[in-house]
Amino acid sequence: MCDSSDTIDFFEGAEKLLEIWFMGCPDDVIGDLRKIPRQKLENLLKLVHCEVISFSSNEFIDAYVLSESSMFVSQKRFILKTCGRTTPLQCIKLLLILVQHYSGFHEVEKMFYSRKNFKRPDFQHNLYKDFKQEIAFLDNCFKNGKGYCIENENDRWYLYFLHSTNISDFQSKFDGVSVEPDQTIEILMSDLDLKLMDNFKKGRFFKANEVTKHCGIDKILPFMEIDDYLFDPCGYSMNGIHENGSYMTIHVTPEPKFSYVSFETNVPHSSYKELIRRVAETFQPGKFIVTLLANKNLVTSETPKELKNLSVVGNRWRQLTMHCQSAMFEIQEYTNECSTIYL
Ligand SMILES: C[S@@+](CC[C@H](N)C(=O)[O-])C[C@H]1O[C@@H](n2cnc3c(N)ncnc32)[C@H](O)[C@@H]1O
Repeated sequence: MCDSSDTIDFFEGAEKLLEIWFMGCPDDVIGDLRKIPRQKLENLLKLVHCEVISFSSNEFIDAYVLSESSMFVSQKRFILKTCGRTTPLQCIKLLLILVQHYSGFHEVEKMFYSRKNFKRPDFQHNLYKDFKQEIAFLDNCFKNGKGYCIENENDRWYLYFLHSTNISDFQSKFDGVSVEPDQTIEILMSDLDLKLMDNFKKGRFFKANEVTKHCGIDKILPFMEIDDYLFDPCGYSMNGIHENGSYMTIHVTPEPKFSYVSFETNVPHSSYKELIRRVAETFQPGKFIVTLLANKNLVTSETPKELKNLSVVGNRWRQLTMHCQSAMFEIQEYTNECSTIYL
């Protein structure tokens, strides 16, 4: 796909991100999503139109690099992040059946589905051409979910979320926020530096770990155990996992006409500005969106203020922000503090 000379040669880098937390297992059972057999997960991914290409794991988390981005399975949390023309919502019903059958959990505690606006919605399968349809689909699976859209100039970020749903009857029980700290930061970058993107095409390097080192990806969160993959003829994906159960993931679509890079981690930070600076310096985006989704136990209450004032981070950052249009959104304590309620 690296030759992007006509419209058929297009790849939608922007991912659809599905995250579901489960709970509610009997006292004599230890609930664990990793009890779902690998073959069942692979069957599930067929519904999404992607497959596993690499795997890493530790005591706390199983990390899969997929043909289209990543999947993470830990004890209570399932994350599926897929790009291209994938269809992640199509796997929800089977996922809930597998969870009920194998894991010991019987309730959905939290669920989030989000994505950026697509460059080419017309290339997506019908359900994903318009977020209203995704909302309608999710409303059919869960009760008391809500869709949101946050807009900034030409960029839009869509989010759907709910709390605490019983799997068997899809009855929702709104029970406030989780006590476990939980935060996910995503940095979604486009219009990337062309020279830098050349590193993510086979030719200059042939091994993913050479790209990881050369571009300084291993320095972004240096304690992560990295599983990286270089696509042929171009494209790069990596998952990083740490013994404390945290993860990071980066995906690169280097084609000049539709370059896109995404970064995501759930590593708690007392300040995110240094991390955002490192990511922006590594990938030199012309434009990016930062989203931080955190419950009320977020390690720092300063973060939203920090995100609004990124230009104070330092010289290099000032230089970057001059060329970047950054849109930062905060949704704290699972309240409805988004700027636009979609429906
Ligand atoms: C690495 S994947 C991940 C995309 C990701 N969501 C992102 O942030 O860009 C996409 C990149 O790999 C390339 N690629 C090559 N072979 C591919 C394959 N079999 N499936 C998906 N992408 C492939 C695409 O052209 C694109 O540049």
